[in-house]
Amino acid sequence: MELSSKKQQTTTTNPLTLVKYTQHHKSRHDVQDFVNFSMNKIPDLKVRLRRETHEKLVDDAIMLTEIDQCEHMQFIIKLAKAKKGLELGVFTGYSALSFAEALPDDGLLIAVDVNKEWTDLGKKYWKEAGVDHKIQLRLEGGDIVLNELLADESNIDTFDFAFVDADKPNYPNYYDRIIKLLKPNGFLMIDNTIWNGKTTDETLRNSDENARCIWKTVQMALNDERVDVHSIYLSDGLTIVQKK
Ligand SMILES: C[S@@+](CC[C@H](N)C(=O)[O-])C[C@H]1O[C@@H](n2cnc3c(N)ncnc32)[C@H](O)[C@@H]1O
Repeated sequence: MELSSKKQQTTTTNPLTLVKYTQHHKSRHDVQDFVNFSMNKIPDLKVRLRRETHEKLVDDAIMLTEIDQCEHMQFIIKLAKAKKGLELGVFTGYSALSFAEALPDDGLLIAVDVNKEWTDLGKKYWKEAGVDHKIQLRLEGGDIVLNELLADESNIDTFDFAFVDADKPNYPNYYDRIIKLLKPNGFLMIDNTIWNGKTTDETLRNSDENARCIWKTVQMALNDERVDVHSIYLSDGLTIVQKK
């Protein structure tokens, strides 16, 4: 009875999801925490990175890439035996740390961000984790770094993976250049492709530049004969594009 009355009040919620969470008196947030900490093995150092991010950056900490998403991406990178990756959007370095852990000792992650204060916080943890030698931090805009990388032809077709989690309006501008940098079978992971639900609704998309540009990038991938694409409802949405 309680469930059906809640269902009537909450017209925008998928009823199946609502039943799943309310039956067990858990919020989506509780379930996310449970999956992160009771169904994954997260080293104390990575928990401390997140705690310091929350303590120092307060509201901005919402930008942290979710724990289970990083575990998932790390798993794929390990499976692919990747050696060379590119990240646009480092923030306090949680996803970069997860990627670097998955790389071999001579692996390389080019990690790009425009904010020194935020990346300085992450650098301490990269060092403590013993993976700092695998991460080349570039404090420049993604646009500049992509142009520099492509200016050297020896970089083309050499990256095993890329993760884009930076300025959303530039996602469409980044797309083609990243595909050029990927080697065959290399993959691009595009973050936030649900954008809090806004990409799923035309009216919301039209009133939100980020949602519009994210959606445009997903469409570019879906219409691109050079790649295979799949999207999953993990965190705020992850679309993975693999170069053929
Ligand atoms: C959502 S956060 C990244 C979160 C990060 N992946 C993590 O693991 O927590 C987005 C980051 O993109 C960075 N950014 C914004 N504009 C950028 C640009 N033009 N080029 C590179 N990075 C940019 C911001 O400084 C911010 O740190």
